[in-house]
Parts: sequence; structure tokens; C-alpha cells
Amino acid sequence: MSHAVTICPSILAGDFAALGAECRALGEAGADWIHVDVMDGHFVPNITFGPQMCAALRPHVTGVMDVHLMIAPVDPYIDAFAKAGADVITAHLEAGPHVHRTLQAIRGAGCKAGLAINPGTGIEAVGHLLDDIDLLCVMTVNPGFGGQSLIPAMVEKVRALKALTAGRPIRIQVDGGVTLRTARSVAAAGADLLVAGSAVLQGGPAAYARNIAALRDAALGVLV
Ligand SMILES: O=C(CO)[C@@H](O)[C@H](O)COP(=O)(O)O
Repeated sequence: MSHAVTICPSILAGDFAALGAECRALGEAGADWIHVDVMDGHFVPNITFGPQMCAALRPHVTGVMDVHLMIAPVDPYIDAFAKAGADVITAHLEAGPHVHRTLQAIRGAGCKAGLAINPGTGIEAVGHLLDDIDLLCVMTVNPGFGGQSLIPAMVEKVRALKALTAGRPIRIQVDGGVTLRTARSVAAAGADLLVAGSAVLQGGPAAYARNIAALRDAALGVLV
């Protein structure tokens, strides 16, 4: 069934020399969330931002600052990202070693707790963690880089996770390869939050409002 989605632009696709301005432009273009991809060169083969960058960006983010930690270990850094102003902190199930403790620490730091799972991780792995999460981030690409293609098998995974989380206040987010071509299938499968880097930030700030609106329409099944 069609439903409205929230678009979460990933600043990984932005101009790294002007990320404050990018966040402001995205907010003015209608983005309610800003997705910040934190990568450590260890858990994933790329390095991006730390808590100081999040703190610097915070005044430029009008809505939700959604911090996706692709790092291991996670626990030593939770307080720093919470103090930097994160509203949501998402950790990977695969980052280990004690993900339940990690999720509790995120909530304990005053943030919403997100759990991300890689494409190769089965849905049974999240079953005992549902009481401890506010958001489930289904990686629809292997994490580390923007601009990849959505893995088609992930659409069924989203559908299965939507069923598994039915009746719970858990939002399903998809991350990676979300475009005008793929938004409809993941939204129809049950995703509420669509992370999109290239599809939103292509064309520069003048195109952001148009790109966000087009993605929202595509998710609803409106021809764009
Ligand atoms: O976390 C990641 C990649 O690891 C994503 O958030 C990407 O940044 C999404 O980029 P696009 O696939 O939309 O270009």
C-alpha cells in the first residue's frame, strides 16, 4: 500500500568543503532528516566524519540529525556523538561484540536507538532486539560508499522485517541505492525512511527541492 515516506539525504554525497551550507540547503529544500555516514576505515573500507564534525554541523541541521555509525567498536564513541547533537544513533549489528548493550547505551545517552543490518545478515538476528530499537536500518547495499546499486533481494528483506516489527513503534529505514527507479519498491515493501545520497544531491543545491519531491512522489507510485 502507498504511504508517505521521509527522505533522509546523506551528506556523504555532498560537497565536503561546504557541509554546513549543504545541511542548510537540504533543510530549506524540505529535508526533515539529515543522514550522517560515519565510517572508520576498519568496519568499512572508507573514512569520513567524527563527532567533532557532527557538532560543527548541528547548528546547520534544522530537523533530525541521524548518525549512522559504520565503526567498530561503537560503545566508546556513543557519548561523544550524543553530545555532538545526534538525535538518532544507529549502530551495526555486525559491529559487535555486545549489540544489546550498545543499543541500551544509545538510549541511555538520550538518543533514539537505530540498528543497521548488512545485506548478508539474516532477519532472525534482530528478533531478540526489537524491544531495544526505535529504528531498523536495512542496508540495501554493502556499506562504505555512495552511488552503488540497490541489491534487489533486499526488497523482500524489508517486507519480512516490516512483518516482523508489525505493531511495534519501530521505523524501517533503507539505505543505499535509493533512486527514482527503486523508491517505489522499498516503500511498498514497508520502508518509512529512505536514505538517499546521490539521488538527492545530484545537480547541486538548486536541484535539492526538486529531487526530494520527486523521490517522495516516486515512493508513492506517482509517475515522475
Ligand atoms: O551508508 C551508506 C553507504 O555506506 C549510504 O548512506 C550511502 O551514502 C547512500 O548513498 P546512495 O546510494 O544514495 O548514493
